[in-house]
Amino acid sequence: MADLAISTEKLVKTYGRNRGLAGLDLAVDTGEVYGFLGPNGAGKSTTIRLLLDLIRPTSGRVTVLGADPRRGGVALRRRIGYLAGDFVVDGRQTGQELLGYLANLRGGVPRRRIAELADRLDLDLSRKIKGLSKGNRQKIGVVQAFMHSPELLILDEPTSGLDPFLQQQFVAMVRAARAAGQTVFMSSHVMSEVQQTADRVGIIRDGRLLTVERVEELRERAVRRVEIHFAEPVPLAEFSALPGVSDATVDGSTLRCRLDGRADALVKAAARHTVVGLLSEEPDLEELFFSYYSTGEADRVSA
Ligand SMILES: Nc1ncnc2c1ncn2[C@@H]1O[C@H](COP(=O)(O)OP(=O)(O)OP(=O)(O)O)[C@@H](O)[C@H]1O
Repeated sequence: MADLAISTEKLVKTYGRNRGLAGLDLAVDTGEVYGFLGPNGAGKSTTIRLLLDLIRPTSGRVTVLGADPRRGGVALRRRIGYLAGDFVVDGRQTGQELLGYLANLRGGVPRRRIAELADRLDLDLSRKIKGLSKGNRQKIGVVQAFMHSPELLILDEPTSGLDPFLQQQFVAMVRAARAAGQTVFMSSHVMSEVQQTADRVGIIRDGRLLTVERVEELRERAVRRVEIHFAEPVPLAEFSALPGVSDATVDGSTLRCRLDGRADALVKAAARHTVVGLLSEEPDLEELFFSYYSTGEADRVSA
């Protein structure tokens, strides 16, 4: 279907007696950023390798950009930007040489575009790759995935090895790709990495998709700590019983509480007084998924 960038049906991959995927049904919409989350060994890399035809399924169907990856060849590959979890390259080349070579394979990329991306990530392209740190090699991997502005970006743990500043640059690049109408499929084992960019997240465990959620809805459901500073002391009773509010305390003119779900009732109650300042933590969605993750750990330990 044209509105799906990626779809898999009953996808199974076994490695001898090991099960990589146990019947995966995936549907990634064109133009969305999809976070593919799961603990180590869940099957994320196996899925990504199947999407790129780097390995072949035991059974089931894969469709990427409307084509079967087995038959799509170079034409399909050019429409995709791929960053492998273990991005390995010939270290004798400089970054510029490698990226120039890969750009040709993809039908040409303006030099300016490569330079812009390298600048953004603070990457020196004149150095030989073998002399670069792990983080700098990862940057080359990020540049080669993004440089030809592909319709679809498939990124396996893209920010592993990048420092916080570069992670923010990466977040901005993903947002720009989305704004340009590109689709991004990105694996990770940490929620905080994808919650800043993803429209939806799919959780995989033991080779199966457990759930798919909209990040916006997760955010609404998540618990966060809120602190409101008023011009005058406020009565606790006006806040403590509001929907979603718990653990409310008033200390002089400061209200502190936990907020579960929508902020609407709290904001409307606060607006009856003069609000001087308001602090609300970005909810950490990791907590919401901890149950899925921890069950996975328990299964493996008892297996
Ligand atoms: N080449 C292989 N031979 C045998 N088993 C494999 C092979 N590759 C993966 N597996 C098994 O398949 C399962 C899924 O592995 P996969 O690498 O896809 O997980 P992952 O979610 O990417 O994990 P990680 O976050 O650790 O990279 C694991 O149980 C793994 O041991």
